[in-house]
Amino acid sequence: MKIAILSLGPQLYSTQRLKEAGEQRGHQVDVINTLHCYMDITSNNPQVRYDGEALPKYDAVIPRIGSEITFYGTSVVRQFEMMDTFALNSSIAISRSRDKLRSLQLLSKKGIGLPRTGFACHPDKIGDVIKNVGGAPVVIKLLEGTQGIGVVLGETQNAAESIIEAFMGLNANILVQEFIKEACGADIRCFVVGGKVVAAMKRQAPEGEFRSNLHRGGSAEVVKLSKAERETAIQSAKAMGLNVAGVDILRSNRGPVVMEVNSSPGLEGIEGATGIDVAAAIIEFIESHTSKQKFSKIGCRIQG
Ligand SMILES: Nc1ncnc2c1ncn2[C@@H]1O[C@H](COP(=O)(O)OP(=O)(O)OP(=O)(O)O)[C@@H](O)[C@H]1O
Ligand SMILES: [Mg+2]
Ligand SMILES: [Mg+2]
Repeated sequence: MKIAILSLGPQLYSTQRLKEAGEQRGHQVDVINTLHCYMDITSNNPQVRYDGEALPKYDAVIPRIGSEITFYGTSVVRQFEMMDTFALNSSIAISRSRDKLRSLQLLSKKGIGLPRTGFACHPDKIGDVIKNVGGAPVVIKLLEGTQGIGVVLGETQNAAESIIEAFMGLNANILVQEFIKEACGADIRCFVVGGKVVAAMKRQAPEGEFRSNLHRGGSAEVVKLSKAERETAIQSAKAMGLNVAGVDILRSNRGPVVMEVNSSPGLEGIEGATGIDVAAAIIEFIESHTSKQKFSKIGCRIQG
């Protein structure tokens, strides 16, 4: 198979591991800089161009799209989709998962456990939004933050109101969320590939911090998931339409609640903590998916 990894750096851990795992399994794997791709949008012959030439036809593309390039990155993935290349995560699923509010709305419809969450655009509504999620302390989040940046704890009613007012004054979209205190600064990252949880880790925030992100100094260890947690992770990835997802769960008094579903989850933390070859699991999924696709095409031809 010919596989392309869309990434901003061939030296990044996740990119390297996916390339290695693909090559070990006998595939040709090219790392393509997403921002160097440009598009030829033509009737019947859509192409992705790179350094003055059209890229060859790939069987599959692995999008590693950072939140700083969501718009351009998903446009490039969409162009590959137009060329009938299998995108490991589709452009629409990536866009969907990038927006925390949109994700939570979709998950709520599927009955998946969530921290109670509110969203408003007018300062008039702040009081009721805070009350509705259970009162202070509340977590206030930028809709498109990542690595814990833009996630703030409003410890008292007054502090929460001032923080929300400040964000609103800057025209930033934020959501207000019930603070799951009993999670004690820990969250569970479930790595889902093709409808299965292939690895899971618990991340613990350092002393005095409630955000467990590894980028914020959190530490990771292997964790055994309950049946409910496993099921929640699988259903969340499915609701978002993601084949590969990093589902972040908090252990609340009422069971697992999902904070967010990441569409380009990093491999370094999870492989380091669990020793599981997550990259190989991803390549295996691509193999099984593309062979099924080929099989169904042949089937159609025979029937036709
Ligand atoms: N409602 C909540 N209750 C308790 N802790 C929370 C809550 N929301 C977030 N946290 C903590 O803050 C961290 C960062 O929040 P979140 O994952 O929503 O932000 P992020 O910036 O999108 O991070 P990521 O890099 O995982 O995309 C979480 O990992 C968790 O430890
Ligand atoms: Mg996130
Ligand atoms: Mg997170």
